[in-house]
Formats: sequence, structure tokens, C-alpha cells
Amino acid sequence: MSETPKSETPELVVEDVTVRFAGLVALDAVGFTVRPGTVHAVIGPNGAGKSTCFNVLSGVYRATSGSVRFGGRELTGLPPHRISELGIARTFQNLALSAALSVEDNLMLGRYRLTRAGIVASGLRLPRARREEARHLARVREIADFAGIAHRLKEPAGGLPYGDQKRVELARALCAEPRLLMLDEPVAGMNATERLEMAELIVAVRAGLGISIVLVEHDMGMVMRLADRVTVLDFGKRIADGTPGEVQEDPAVLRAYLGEEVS
Ligand SMILES: Nc1ncnc2c1ncn2[C@@H]1O[C@H](COP(=O)(O)OP(=O)(O)OP(=O)(O)O)[C@@H](O)[C@H]1O
Repeated sequence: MSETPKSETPELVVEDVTVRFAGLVALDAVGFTVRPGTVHAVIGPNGAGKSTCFNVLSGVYRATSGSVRFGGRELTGLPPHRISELGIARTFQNLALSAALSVEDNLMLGRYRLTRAGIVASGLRLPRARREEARHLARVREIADFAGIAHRLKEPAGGLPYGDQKRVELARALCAEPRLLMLDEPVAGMNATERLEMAELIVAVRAGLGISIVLVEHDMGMVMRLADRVTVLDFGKRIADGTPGEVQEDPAVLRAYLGEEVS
């Protein structure tokens, strides 16, 4: 896929982030840095705080204290749409596609933040709006091709096999031309072949687009294969941070996963 010019991807710096829910500390002074153009995995046993962390980064939850900076910008306190305007896109653990809409329309929705013509101009089908729509459609087709779903563009998203729906979700996030992509369990519920294909797509996104990826994932094999760096959470605390090889041998990580399989 040809790359649209993007301003340089900044670092994402998470510092001392604490989230409390009515007395429960879901995240306790957690910090890590996502370096530009890397895949950074956040892992941990059930209830460790991964989803909470993800939701803080994307503005769904507000941190009780601490800071999240993307380049020079402070993200804590910003609503999700402001965070996406800064070039951070996410996928969801459970599919969040509009099932009745075609794959193409779902991907066009992903370009919403880049639409300039405005609803009135589009509704009136003014020439400027038509030209802009054609430009967006061309880019949508390019991204669909990259994600291996170009042959599905006219089909209703809800009727696609599960693995393809997950690819549509990832493609829709890419349609926003993000500088940072957040993937929430991208291979959950997939069979072995689908997992492999999704892993290849994620590798291609990093290699081809140079954007950073934050990955929350339960599949350890996948994390160890894909991630450049891994932050491990347990009971809301960061217990390790390093390369996949380093964290895999870390005694605190092995203890946290005792009873769970680390493959
Ligand atoms: N909205 C909420 N209100 C109250 N408690 C919450 C809320 N969201 C999460 N928690 C609690 O915060 C802790 C961390 O949960 P979180 O979902 O972030 O963990 P996780 O690592 O994503 O777990 P899993 O792997 O099971 O998805 C848990 O004890 C959970 O019950």
C-alpha cells in the first residue's frame, strides 16, 4: 500500500498512571514508553488492568492521577474523539462493526475524521464533496487490498466470517490514517490459520506504515512473536518491562502466570 505522508510518529509516554474504581486500584502508578514504529504489548493475567490501561489511553476512562503524553500533547482528560483526532486509532475486543452496512461503508466511517466537505455539502452532492468522496473511496480500496478484504467490499460486514470481520475492524482503524494503532486482543476467538494471517497483517502494518502499535493480547505465542517490547501488569502494578525474551525469563512474570500457560 502506498503510504500517505504522515508527520513523524511521536513517542507515547505513560507515567505514574493510577485508576481507582470505588476503592479498587485497577492501575497503580503504571508507566511505560511506546517508541515510534514499534509493537508494544501490554500483557498480564486476568484482571491485571490491561483493559483499564487501554481505556485510559483511548480516553474512555479518565486516570485518577498520572499522565499520558503523545508527542508534546497531554492526553489525560481528553475525550475519545479528541484523542483520535491526534492520530490514535483503536480496535475493540468485541467486534464493533455496523453489521448491516457494507464493508466499504464501514471503512468510509473510519475516514470520518479526515472528511472536510461536511455533511451538508455531501448531502447536496456538490462537486467538491463528490471529488473528496472519490478520493476517500480510492484510499479505502487501497487499505482493503492491503488488509486482504478487497473482495469483500460490497458485502454486509455482519455476514463475513469472523476472521474477516476482525480484519475489517483493523482496516477501519487504518482508514483514519493513525500514527498510533491500539489493538485490543486482535486474535481473540480466531482459529490457528486466522491467527497466523492476522499476525502477518500486523507485521505488514508496522513494516509498511511505520506506525506504532499498542497490543493487548492473551495469546502469548503471538505476543512473543510480534512485540518489540512488553509491559507486564499484575494486580494493577507493572511487574516487568523489556524485550519478549527478557520478560519471559523474569521470575516475577513466571510467578504471576503460575497456573496459566506461558508458551
Ligand atoms: N468500570 C469498572 N468499574 C469497576 N471496576 C472495574 C472496572 N473496569 C475494571 N474494573 C476492575 O479493575 C481490575 C482490572 O480490570 P481490567 O479489565 O482492566 O483487567 P484485564 O487485565 O483487562 O483483565 P482481562 O484479561 O480479564 O480482560 C479488575 O479487578 C476489574 O474488576
